Amino acid sequence: MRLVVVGADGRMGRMLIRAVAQSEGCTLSAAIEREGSPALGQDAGLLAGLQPLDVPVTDDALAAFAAADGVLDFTAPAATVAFAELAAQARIVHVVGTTGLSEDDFAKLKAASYHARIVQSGNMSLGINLMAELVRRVAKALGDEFDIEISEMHHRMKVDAPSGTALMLGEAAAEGRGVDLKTVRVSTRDGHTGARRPGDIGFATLRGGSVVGDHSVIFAGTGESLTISHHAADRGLFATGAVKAALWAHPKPPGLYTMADVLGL
Ligand SMILES: NC(=O)C1=CN([C@@H]2O[C@H](COP(=O)(O)OP(=O)(O)OC[C@H]3O[C@@H](n4cnc5c(N)ncnc54)[C@H](OP(=O)(O)O)[C@@H]3O)[C@@H](O)[C@H]2O)C=CC1
Ligand SMILES: O=C(O)C1=N[C@H](C(=O)O)C[C@H](O)C1
Repeated sequence: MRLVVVGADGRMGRMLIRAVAQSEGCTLSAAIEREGSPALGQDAGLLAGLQPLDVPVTDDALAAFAAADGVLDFTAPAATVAFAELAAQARIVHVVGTTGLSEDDFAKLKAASYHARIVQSGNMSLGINLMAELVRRVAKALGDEFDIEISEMHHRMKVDAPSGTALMLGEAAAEGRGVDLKTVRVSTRDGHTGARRPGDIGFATLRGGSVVGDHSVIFAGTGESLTISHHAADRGLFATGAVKAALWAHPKPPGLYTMADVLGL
């Protein structure tokens, strides 16, 4: 499978180049960065700390997509929406790891998925996708007398909050309870907030250092609490998951898929 990595010079972009180069069944056909990026012209392998791959970084996404079977995209929301339109035109696989997507962005991905095979997930790891399943089941079993709070910590450079993973876990909890997350989501608390509203799902965001990604879902009852946690030690695991998603989606019909589909959960 010929794969394009967009956002090639990013933290995840460099991991994705390594994952593609080290995975069987795929090759790196292009590496894309935005116009004016200092990475343009550099060899993608060297950029990722590998031997040269003879793939210079370019800003010509249209030509790259036309000559590829799939694209791995961990960039930014506006870029991802534009790449989804190009992936639809080229009828290829689009693996979307980008977080911070708005409802409008999701609607555009849905539209693109009539022609592209899109796999979108706020987290490409096996552990988090399993955790989401557990959270859904625990939320259903425990009911409203247990308050649900979700905490996450990431590195100091992260630009969106709550994390895509925290929102995914929140969606799973809300689904388990049979409610719409939008109606119970509390993402900020400051000052005299009053008592906690029964049924709310709260989010707490921490940022600092080089933390790759820590998530906990706390079910706090009276006299007891249950916490489900995940710790990501290396962002290479997200890249490996993205390559797995691309290979899985290659023979599938156009559609919008999740990592749970890929993992058969
Ligand atoms: N789903 C998952 O499992 C995971 C998701 N993520 C998500 O992936 C995204 C990227 O994270 P991270 O790698 O840390 O961020 P970085 O900022 O390090 O990387 C993003 C890269 O995308 C580039 N980019 C932005 N817009 C364009 C464009 N229009 N064309 C080409 N390149 C573009 C950026 O270039 P420039 O710097 O010039 O803007 C940058 O090189 C985030 O949304 C993050 O939350 C991260 C890890 C795991
Ligand atoms: O920006 C990151 O780094 C990460 N982003 C994803 C998120 O928003 O959940 C996944 C992972 O936790 C790392």
